[in-house]
Amino acid sequence: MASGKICSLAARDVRFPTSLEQHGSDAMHTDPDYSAAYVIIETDSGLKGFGLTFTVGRGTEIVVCAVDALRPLVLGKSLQEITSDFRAFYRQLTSDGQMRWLGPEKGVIHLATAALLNAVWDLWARTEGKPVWKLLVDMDPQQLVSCIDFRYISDALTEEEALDILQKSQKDKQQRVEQMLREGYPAYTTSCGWLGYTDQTLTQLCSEALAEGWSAFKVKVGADLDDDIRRCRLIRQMIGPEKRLMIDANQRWDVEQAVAWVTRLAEFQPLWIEEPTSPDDILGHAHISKALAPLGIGVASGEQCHNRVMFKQFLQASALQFVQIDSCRVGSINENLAILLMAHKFNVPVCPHAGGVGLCELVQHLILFDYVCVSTSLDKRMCEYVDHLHEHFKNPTIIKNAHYMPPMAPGFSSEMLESSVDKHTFPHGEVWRSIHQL
Ligand SMILES: C[C@H](O)[C@@H](O)CC(=O)C(=O)O
Ligand SMILES: [Mg+2]
Repeated sequence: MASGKICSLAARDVRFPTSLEQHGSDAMHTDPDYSAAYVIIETDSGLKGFGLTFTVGRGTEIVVCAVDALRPLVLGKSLQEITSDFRAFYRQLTSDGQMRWLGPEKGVIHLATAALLNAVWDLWARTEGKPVWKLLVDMDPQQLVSCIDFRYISDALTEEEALDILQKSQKDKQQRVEQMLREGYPAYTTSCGWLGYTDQTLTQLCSEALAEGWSAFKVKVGADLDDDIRRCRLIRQMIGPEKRLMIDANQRWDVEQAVAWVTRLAEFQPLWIEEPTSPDDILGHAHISKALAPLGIGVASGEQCHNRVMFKQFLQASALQFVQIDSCRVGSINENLAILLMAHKFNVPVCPHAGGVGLCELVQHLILFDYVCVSTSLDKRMCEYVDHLHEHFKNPTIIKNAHYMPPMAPGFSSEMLESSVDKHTFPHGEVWRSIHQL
């Protein structure tokens, strides 16, 4: 691994005006402009790594500042130095004696950590000439475990247990790799169900998705019960009784309100209710889970779950029936490895959050690894897919027959087209200049 020292780090504020057409809208985020704090690192031997974290518009400039604040912890380090003790590097970033006061491991500073570490993983995979999922699949269990910080989770998952899970899942690994290369990883779509879409748009997109072979659909709920009943009825009638329907409230309700509201939607047989209440309310989620279990409805969450410590408690409290990892919210692959392993130990399926900008591109690597090397199961498992903004990536996701096909290009699929970055840089890129003149 001869890649030189990391000698430059640039962070860009890249925003897409998705709110203009209500793409991505939900009960709490009514006008999201899908955005990214986009990070480019470069070594003195000319190699580059690209990483990002996802935001929904205003405030992305704060994440960019936070990336800048982490800069001294990264510059001058070689990839070899980082990856030979990745746990230590993760700790340096997340436990800096002064900066940890801004988190620790939560909020803006953790989003910045995610973007930065995603760039490091991209650089590593490029250096090895492999897509990230294959880099992970080829790593031996000991090396994988050495990337994880077990601080604060060892009461739920010890290093030895993690090693044991990974060692057991080595069996038939190659068969699962071949299966994924042939069939891909199952996906569901949220593209039809944004809250701001009219019934006509919902119907049209849903019938197109059915024609493309989608068999699982997520729809946004939570703002108005009558609207939810009408929209869920519409979509259930279109997809029929067998296909999966999921509903997502994006944290709109109080705990008892969530139970009452979802009970009213139970006739549409949702597989899960996602983010029914505050993402920090572990006991609230446990209460909702218990109340909805007799209706056959699970609770899903994770896209705004701060870190592995929160996931640990959700799992310990039986507060989630579906774990939704996010590639850009927590501390990149290092922390997501811990979450995947804990989910496996607690026997809870992982169904990643994706969509946004770049989230599908990145998280596909993690869920492929999860199948091949951790869960070894596809039961009750699928990865979210949203059909927006892929054209801005150098290696966009490939979906075939509602499955993610494994990416083959070296890296994390995180590199954006330079022209897209330039045009969408906020506030001076061409796209924003023309919007502000309107
Ligand atoms: C603001 C985002 O679009 C959010 O609604 C995404 C989400 O909750 C999901 O995809 O799930
Ligand atoms: Mg969601």
